[in-house]
Amino acid sequence: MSREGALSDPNAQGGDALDRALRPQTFEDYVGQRKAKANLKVYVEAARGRKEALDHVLLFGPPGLGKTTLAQILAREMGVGFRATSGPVIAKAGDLAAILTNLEPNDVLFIDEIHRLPAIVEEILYPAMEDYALDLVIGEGPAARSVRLDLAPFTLVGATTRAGLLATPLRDRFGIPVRLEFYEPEELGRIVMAAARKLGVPITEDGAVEISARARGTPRIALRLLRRVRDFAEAEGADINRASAARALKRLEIDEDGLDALDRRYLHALVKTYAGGPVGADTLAAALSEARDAVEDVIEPYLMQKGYVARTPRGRVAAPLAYERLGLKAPNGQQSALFGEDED
Ligand SMILES: Nc1ncnc2c1ncn2[C@@H]1O[C@H](COP(=O)(O)OP(=O)(O)OP(=O)(O)O)[C@@H](O)[C@H]1O
Ligand SMILES: [Mg+2]
Repeated sequence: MSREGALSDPNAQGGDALDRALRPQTFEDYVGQRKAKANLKVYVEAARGRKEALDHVLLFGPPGLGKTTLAQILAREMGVGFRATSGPVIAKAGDLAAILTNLEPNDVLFIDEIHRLPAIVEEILYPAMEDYALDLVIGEGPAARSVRLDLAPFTLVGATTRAGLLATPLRDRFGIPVRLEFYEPEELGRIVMAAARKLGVPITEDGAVEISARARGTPRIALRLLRRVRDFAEAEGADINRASAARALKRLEIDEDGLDALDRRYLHALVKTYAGGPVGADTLAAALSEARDAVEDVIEPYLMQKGYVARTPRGRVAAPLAYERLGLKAPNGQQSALFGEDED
């Protein structure tokens, strides 16, 4: 497609050709996220019936849960064009204006990492989302005047790993906020089986179960593990079954709960170095030599979901499970009291 131009490839970050080939194309093939999917189906049907653009959709949740995939599916199910870009790529208001004026009626414009849009660009979005209009300033100084340009109706699909980072006026302009949840092992099992079938990889059902149980509730991780396990199985001249998968996962240092070496380093730092907390995210990130964003977006959501760690107003606190995982005894009383506090 020649009109891609300045637009970034939505698959560029964290994906590869294989991921693209495995990407589900329809609601039908998109496993799990039942609640979100059921609602979106209704909204898509209704918008199609009225021949209108679907209301703006905000997809939020940890990396690899299927936000980009779902955005593409929405366009396909609407039967409209799909344009993709991402927050950090759009530097100037003019960049976004150029994209918006090139949309066909009812197209989906996907903005990944929308929390990283520069503020001046974000302001262009407000009238665009609300009134399908662009307010442009032409000229400079006293001669400057503003003109209003009409846009074709469109659907903005924004994706972010953290909705909390969005400015309230932006967040409020999305009529359809959708939180993606971690997947059940059974759902990941179906994703792994489907991918193995597409790849022509021989796998048994319990081999898929073994992989999905350790995939941190995340399709992208499940698919990555499938590829690594396949490598080991091929090297052994074996199919992927429960035993060969378990051996491979052991070599990848992924434990029964799906925690990898980085997760264990995190727990170790929290429990040992900082005595179970509370400790701030910046401090922990520095101790791990990781970016704070990576700690908050990639490591913590799953550890919190599984009950290893809690976020409190004063910082991260290790839950008894974290001690257990490290083979330590939780200090009595104090820990569980702290653990009860609010998450942010
Ligand atoms: N519900 C699903 N059913 C089947 N496969 C899925 C599903 N969700 C995601 N996948 C697969 O998982 C991979 C990651 O999905 P995707 O790129 O959409 O995640 P993402 O939420 O956009 O991640 P990021 O936040 O890093 O951009 C893709 O290869 C996709 O094929
Ligand atoms: Mg994505």
